[in-house]
Amino acid sequence: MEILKLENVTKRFGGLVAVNKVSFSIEKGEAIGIVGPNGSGKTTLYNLINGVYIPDEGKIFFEGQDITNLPIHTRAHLGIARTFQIPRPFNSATVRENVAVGAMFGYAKASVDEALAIADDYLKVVGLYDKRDAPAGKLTPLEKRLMEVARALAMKPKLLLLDEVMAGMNPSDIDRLINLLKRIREEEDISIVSMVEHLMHAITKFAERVIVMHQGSKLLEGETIKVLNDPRVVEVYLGKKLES
Ligand SMILES: Nc1ncnc2c1ncn2[C@@H]1O[C@H](COP(=O)(O)OP(=O)(O)OP(=O)(O)O)[C@@H](O)[C@H]1O
Repeated sequence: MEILKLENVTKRFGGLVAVNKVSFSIEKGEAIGIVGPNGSGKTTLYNLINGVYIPDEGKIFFEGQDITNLPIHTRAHLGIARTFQIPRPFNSATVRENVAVGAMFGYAKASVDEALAIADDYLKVVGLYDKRDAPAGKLTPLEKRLMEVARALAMKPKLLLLDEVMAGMNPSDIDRLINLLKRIREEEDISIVSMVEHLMHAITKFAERVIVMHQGSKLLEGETIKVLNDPRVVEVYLGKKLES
């Protein structure tokens, strides 16, 4: 079943076309990687999907419903959650409270007590349960990233958009996070899209399919290994033509 569909979506900033006639679909339960160099339009694409921006042209469908013009909170209630590249937690609130906020405002729409219980569940999942009563501001950058993942999962999303969540992590933390995401995806049948700039080894482990962005357009999409070995993709990343 198709969970998300973009049809010829375009977003301009003045004269700059940040996202140019992009179309793709994501199936329920799929693990997708969105890759592309800096400035290729990945963040803008996320902002279009979760409602930060409304496209200038094109349409976006979620579970068959036209969500093109819906505000962020309505999309969150429908089941779209995202993390941010630079997490901005409520630093003086506890880790547990930060995650509970996700449960209260997401698809789950839980009461305070339910939200705190959901927060505990996901803090266990990401390995932060022991720190649940600490102020979020005291967490390390990596822990803040994991807390973001827990907060997004507490929203009980159907579609989770991860923004550079693995950047700066060491290989064993990346492996741990990927295994965690795989497990959650299978257990809860959610679609996960992960945006990655340079961590190709991480994307090959995580994604079944990748979408490659280049200068605002979709350059290519398909099976991960095949696409990442495509000469056009190598060229985009290396910024030069391959020797033939
Ligand atoms: N709010 C904005 N106003 C003006 N230009 C913008 C805005 N947001 C993005 N852009 C421009 O749109 C283009 C695409 O940017 P975007 O951030 O989507 O790319 P990206 O692939 O996510 O890159 P990065 O990984 O550096 O965030 C860039 O040229 C960027 O400068």
